[in-house]
Amino acid sequence: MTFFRRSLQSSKSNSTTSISSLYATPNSVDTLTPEFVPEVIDDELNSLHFKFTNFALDDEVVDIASETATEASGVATMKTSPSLRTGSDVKWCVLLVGLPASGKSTVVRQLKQYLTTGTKQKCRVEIYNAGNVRRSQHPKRADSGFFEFGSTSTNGRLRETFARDTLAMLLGDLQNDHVDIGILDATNSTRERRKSLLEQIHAVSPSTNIQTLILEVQCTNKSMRRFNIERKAQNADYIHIPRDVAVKDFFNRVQVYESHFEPVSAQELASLKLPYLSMINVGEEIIYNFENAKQTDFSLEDPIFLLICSFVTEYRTQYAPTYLMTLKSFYASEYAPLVSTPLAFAATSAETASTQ
Ligand SMILES: Nc1ncnc2c1ncn2[C@@H]1O[C@H](COP(=O)(O)OP(=O)(O)OP(=O)(O)O)[C@@H](O)[C@H]1O
Ligand SMILES: O=P(O)(O)OC[C@H]1O[C@](O)(CO)[C@@H](O)[C@@H]1O
Repeated sequence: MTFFRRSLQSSKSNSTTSISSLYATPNSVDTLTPEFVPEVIDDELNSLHFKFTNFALDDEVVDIASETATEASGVATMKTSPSLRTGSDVKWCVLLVGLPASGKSTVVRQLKQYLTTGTKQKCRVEIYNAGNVRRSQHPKRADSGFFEFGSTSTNGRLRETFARDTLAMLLGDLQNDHVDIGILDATNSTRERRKSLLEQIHAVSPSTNIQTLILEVQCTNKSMRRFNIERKAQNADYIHIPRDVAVKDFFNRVQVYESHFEPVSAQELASLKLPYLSMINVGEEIIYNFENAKQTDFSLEDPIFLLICSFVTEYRTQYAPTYLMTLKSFYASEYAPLVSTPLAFAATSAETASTQ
């Protein structure tokens, strides 16, 4: 197989997204989208990688020793067709993949808006969030201890059920023509989970023409992840829990997920026959693999598919600057290291919540 990589300059370790360069020139697409020189590389994902390297995070701010950052490695750009979907009976299922606090829910809320406003006939997009289903079906407060993995663990099995129930709602809405694009918002961290979700989709596919795509949202930048976790510690799982306790607990949750997370591989994509898109650090890097879509009736020219691709490629210029400004202001004023004394999670019953 031939692998391609496009890069602007040699990749640095960790993220290179610069807050100041971005917000100093928020409208200057030219300075943010330089020419790339293609080069052939070996890559496990068999993907076209595009890396945008002209922004660098000024400082790495980390106060949890166990935090790790992965080496940045990717590349990319794609052009969309101007034509938009009109009246086709194809439905879409977008399966998210990504660790907790990587930004999945935020990104797909923006994707929903992008798709809704970007289609002439206002295609109907809905997000189905497994965390919300969990909170409604299992109203006990879920501290990090809840997030076990494996078929022998009660909570692990429960989470599989919540994910299946969430997908069932999505598929029901596609089948009943209530929506055109359903997005499954869950971490979908293991190969077994992804395989089982696809089987569930295939079970309804004979009656409904459903195209499925994996969209991964990654956050490998420590400062971004620290900020995201601070925000997650204010969500419905942590009502009335002190900030330090909540942040530490969410870190623990992330670590549990990290230790069980099975990255999407080229082999897996070949076996699932699914197209794959991954956005890393709010668009600093994009990885994609559309190889396997060719073996199916999937059309790479499909206007919805092209819109999703253009959303991902435009993300760093259209959406990232606002986020990076918020990040900068967080570290300038709000950020405080966690207290070092261990604090127990107050396990009280949680309020049922319907939002993240
Ligand atoms: N791209 C982004 N733009 C703006 N804010 C973001 C972005 N990514 C993350 N955040 C911030 O980080 C917080 C956590 O992100 P988000 O809830 O989207 O993560 P998640 O991957 O869906 O987490 P989980 O799997 O735990 O539900 C958000 O509430 C938001 O404040
Ligand atoms: O079952 P999965 O794929 O881990 O995803 C659902 C879980 O992801 C989370 O959003 C992780 O933070 C939880 O709220 C939710 O229960």
